[in-house]
Amino acid sequence: MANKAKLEALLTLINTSARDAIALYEQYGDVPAIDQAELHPLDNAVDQVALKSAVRILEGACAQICTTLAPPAHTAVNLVQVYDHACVRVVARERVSDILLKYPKGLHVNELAKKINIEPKKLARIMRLLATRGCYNEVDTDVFANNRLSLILLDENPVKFMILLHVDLITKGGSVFYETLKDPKIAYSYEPTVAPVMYSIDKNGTEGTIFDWMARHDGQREAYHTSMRGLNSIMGSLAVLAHFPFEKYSTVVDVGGGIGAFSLPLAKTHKNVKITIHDLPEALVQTRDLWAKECPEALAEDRVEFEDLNFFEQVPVKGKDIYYLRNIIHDWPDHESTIILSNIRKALGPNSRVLIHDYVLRQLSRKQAAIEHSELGVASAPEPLLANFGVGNMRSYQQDMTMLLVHNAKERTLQDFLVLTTVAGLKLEKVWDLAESCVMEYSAA
Ligand SMILES: C[S@@+](CC[C@H](N)C(=O)[O-])C[C@H]1O[C@@H](n2cnc3c(N)ncnc32)[C@H](O)[C@@H]1O
Repeated sequence: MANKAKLEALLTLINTSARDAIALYEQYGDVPAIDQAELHPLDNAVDQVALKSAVRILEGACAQICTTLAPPAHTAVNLVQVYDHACVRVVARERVSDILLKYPKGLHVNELAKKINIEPKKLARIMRLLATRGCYNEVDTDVFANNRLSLILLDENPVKFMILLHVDLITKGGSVFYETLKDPKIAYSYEPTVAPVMYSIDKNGTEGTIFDWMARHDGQREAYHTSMRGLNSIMGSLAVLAHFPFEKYSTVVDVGGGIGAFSLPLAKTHKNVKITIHDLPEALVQTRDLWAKECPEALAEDRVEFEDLNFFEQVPVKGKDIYYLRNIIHDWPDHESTIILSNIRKALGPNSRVLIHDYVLRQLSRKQAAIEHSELGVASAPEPLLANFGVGNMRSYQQDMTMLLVHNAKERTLQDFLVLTTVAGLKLEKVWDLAESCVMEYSAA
């Protein structure tokens, strides 16, 4: 394709994908506005696969056309001069969205500054940067109000817990990342105990893995598990409830299920299934409390059980229909992942299925992407978008770095998963493409 034709094709992609997104919003009501003060009904929909698919093309095409047309020095500095996370940390830690709830017409930054004890002129600059990103409205000079985006930072929203995890902890790993790659003691190690985040806490790896560290810090552990509920809307993972036929099965084992970020909605939507949540004993304390509060009927009807399990040392409860692992395998390097999957393999009955639900890194080779599309039904990027959807799939690559920073682990390509699962004795049956994440369905080989 000639250069000008590529730009024209990108413009067409922007136009069609934006129109697809608009049509989806219109199915639920009016289209959203950048400054609207409430959430849109589609924001909390369980199945956002169609919207995420449209936005993936829209974000990829917008970024690609900007990078093509802007001077490269402009784009290069855009990559690094990004303080959004530092500003979000301030407003999230100081509960600015919760404070602004009482002031729908806006609050002057001087008043806000008094309430949170931050120098007002500095605070105004932080708020203006965020408002420029579309998070908070500047309704009059130096007067700020909530909007649809800033409402995500309310204390009640579990997404805020994931945001705090990033800005408080994971960025510390980012700040020593280069040093960990050059420190001769650990540079070539994939030990989770010396992952950059753990290195930022203690260079000698004496704190153990992040899970060992959290076991000694109740508040951190509780916030971490709550943040997993945020993943439901961040990744749109609950779409699995609408796409996978859980109604055909009667037992589900949520391996490393945490507080049941997935299983709680499963118990509410699919009353036919009996659920076993397996996790470390310290995680399950919070789980039992939460279920008693949020889904007592599942406890009363004996539809859920909580069983301690260390998935490196023990085999899960045997012979169940579905073994579901959401965001588990990406927490571990290959050696540890193979142990987890081999232990699950030992639990399988002849008709059992294993569902691995994670990001799947897309290929930059168009030839490989075409094979995955034709053989496994994974969506392929329209030309001239980069074959992996470019920036439209950026979060999977950022999340790959998150896994490296936190656990010395990784997100994987389909090829990477096939290598791991073949060693563990699993056979790939189907890939359920949920746009941002995928569910890979396996049987016993
Ligand atoms: C990223 S979270 C995912 C939680 C849940 N699957 C979800 O998607 O919400 C990882 C989970 O693995 C659990 N975990 C870590 N080490 C474990 C182990 N050795 N045995 C069992 N569970 C473990 C953690 O407690 C945590 O709940």
